[in-house]
Amino acid sequence: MAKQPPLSETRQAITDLDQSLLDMLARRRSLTLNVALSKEQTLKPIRDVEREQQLLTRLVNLGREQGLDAHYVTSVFQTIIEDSVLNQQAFLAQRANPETDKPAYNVAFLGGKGAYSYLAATRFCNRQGADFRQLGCASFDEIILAVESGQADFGLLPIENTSSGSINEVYDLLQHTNLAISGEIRIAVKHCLMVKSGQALEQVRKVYGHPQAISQCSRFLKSQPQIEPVYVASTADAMDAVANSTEAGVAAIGSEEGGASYELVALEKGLANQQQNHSRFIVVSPKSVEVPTQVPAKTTFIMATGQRPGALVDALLVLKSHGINMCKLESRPIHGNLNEEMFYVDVEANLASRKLKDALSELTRITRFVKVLGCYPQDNVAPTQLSAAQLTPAQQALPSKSGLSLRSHKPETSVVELGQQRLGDGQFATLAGPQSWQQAAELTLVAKALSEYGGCALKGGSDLTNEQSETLLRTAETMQLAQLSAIQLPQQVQSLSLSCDAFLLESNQMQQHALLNAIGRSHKPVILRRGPTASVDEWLEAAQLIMSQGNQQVILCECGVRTLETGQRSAIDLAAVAEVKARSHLPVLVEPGSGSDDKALIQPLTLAAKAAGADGVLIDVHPSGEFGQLDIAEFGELQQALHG
Ligand SMILES: O=C(O)C(=O)C[C@]1(C(=O)O)C=C[C@@H](O)C=C1
Repeated sequence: MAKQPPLSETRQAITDLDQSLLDMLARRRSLTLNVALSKEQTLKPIRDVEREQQLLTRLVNLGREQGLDAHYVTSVFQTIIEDSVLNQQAFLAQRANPETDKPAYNVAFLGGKGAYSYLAATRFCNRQGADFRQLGCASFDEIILAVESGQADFGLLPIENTSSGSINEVYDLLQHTNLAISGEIRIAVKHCLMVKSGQALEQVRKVYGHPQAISQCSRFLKSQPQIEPVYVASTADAMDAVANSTEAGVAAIGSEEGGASYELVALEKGLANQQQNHSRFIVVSPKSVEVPTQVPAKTTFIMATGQRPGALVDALLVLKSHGINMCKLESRPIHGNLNEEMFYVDVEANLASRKLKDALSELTRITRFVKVLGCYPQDNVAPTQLSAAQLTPAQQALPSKSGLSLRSHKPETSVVELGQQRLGDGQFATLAGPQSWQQAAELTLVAKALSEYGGCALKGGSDLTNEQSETLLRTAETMQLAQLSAIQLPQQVQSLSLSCDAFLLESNQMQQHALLNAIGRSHKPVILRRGPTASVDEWLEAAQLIMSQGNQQVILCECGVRTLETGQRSAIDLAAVAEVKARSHLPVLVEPGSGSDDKALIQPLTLAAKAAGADGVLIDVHPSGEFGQLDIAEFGELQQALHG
């Protein structure tokens, strides 16, 4: 056997390679600034999605030849392109506003180093190519004052978070300041349990955190009842408290990146209840900025419409009639006027554009008050996606038969038995369960509701511990419900077959051929969720792959497809339900909650799914009713609406 080089030598080679990668990234970045300069002349938009598609497809193919996974290559280059777009935008914006071109910025932000605001301020300065002079403040008022008095060039204020919503105090301050909004920064909030090194989870007794951070990690904290939460004014204070504590067993909730400034390490990562947790910050400055036309712009204005029926609708119709997309609407009370609200509106339009100028002048005629707070570059680059076919290696691709019809193979509808229910025999079925749960009692309550209101199968969430899997099995048995098991790996097929009544596949597993093949060789029904970018053909092809191995008990499940919108959630495709019902003999379910966080939509979507010909629904139910899940009473109402 050839002698291995020493570890230190291999590591040096990796270090050298990483350095070359950085050099190349820097060179690539400077080339993209040349592209920006040429677009400044030609007025071409910065973003060119067609070019990105070509570039990604080529790289995925080249990467594949070198044994690199398509998803890996795509995600690396999506990040590089995002950086390129945001940098080009900042570069052109700075050229349009030469007074902002300074070697260093004094930036006022909440808390101290390590806070999420600090990370956002660092990102803002980096993007502008300026050094960051920190002005940590104790309150939002102090930030505004620092900028108003000229002590700071910019102030950074958090305005919303994807899991805890809008920050009302900041909205209220915007009503009373003459500062302009001149930018926005979005950062991913990745809460970790930060400790001094050498601590174990069992030793932690106290966790410091900002109230919002603590509430965003409620599920983790509930699972660790020995840890007492202690509220502090900012994430930086939380880190500081741990760094300066002489007690053992103390921790802070914060980011790994921020904690590094305090020499803290992440004991647990991914603490937030929601996987996708982002905060948006606005940048305020004494003067407004101009956004070049090539850069996607956002404008924020406030308006008071007066108290008359339909006043807000009339105002919004003005935006519609000028083809302006509103991306945020928030209302806040007006100080000293109990009867009226101030509306905060974000639109995707440049203040210099004809359409927004016209819309604003129309709004001034029909409302009581309109004031523009600022126009600024959008800090949101929706990644360009490749289709499932582009991501699938050609030699392993599922047989592509456009217009695939499984009906021609089996004209009569298949019936799949799930516990006491026969899916596909004309009765509309309800399958339900919590997204996740900690205590057996939570699951029992849902199971009881299912059996009381006529549901047939219980799902228990993914990533269950052994103990939870046993509880799920026992609970389903006691309530005489079929038990659905999430499955991720082909190796799990055999062991799970012994306990569950049906497999539940995640939408991102629709293309996992090894898993589909293994399930195809088993005798358990499988619920095949449609991938978010999968066409109906691809969905049916995945079903056909399972059936080709022998298992005919496939249930299709429509759980939303990606739309052109930049939001996180997808749209339930009811047209596809009708189409697969026509083109296949398989039972079809709809998962109405997976399209939106708004649970008010679950009932109408369920009724619509039934009308579109679905055989049942898969519903998220939890006694707390949190995270877009129905609570027990709401679930009862849904069943009442379905079955009378
Ligand atoms: O080629 C361009 O037009 C660029 O702006 C460069 C680039 C890139 O970084 O590759 C960035 C943004 C565009 O959407 C496409 C490609």
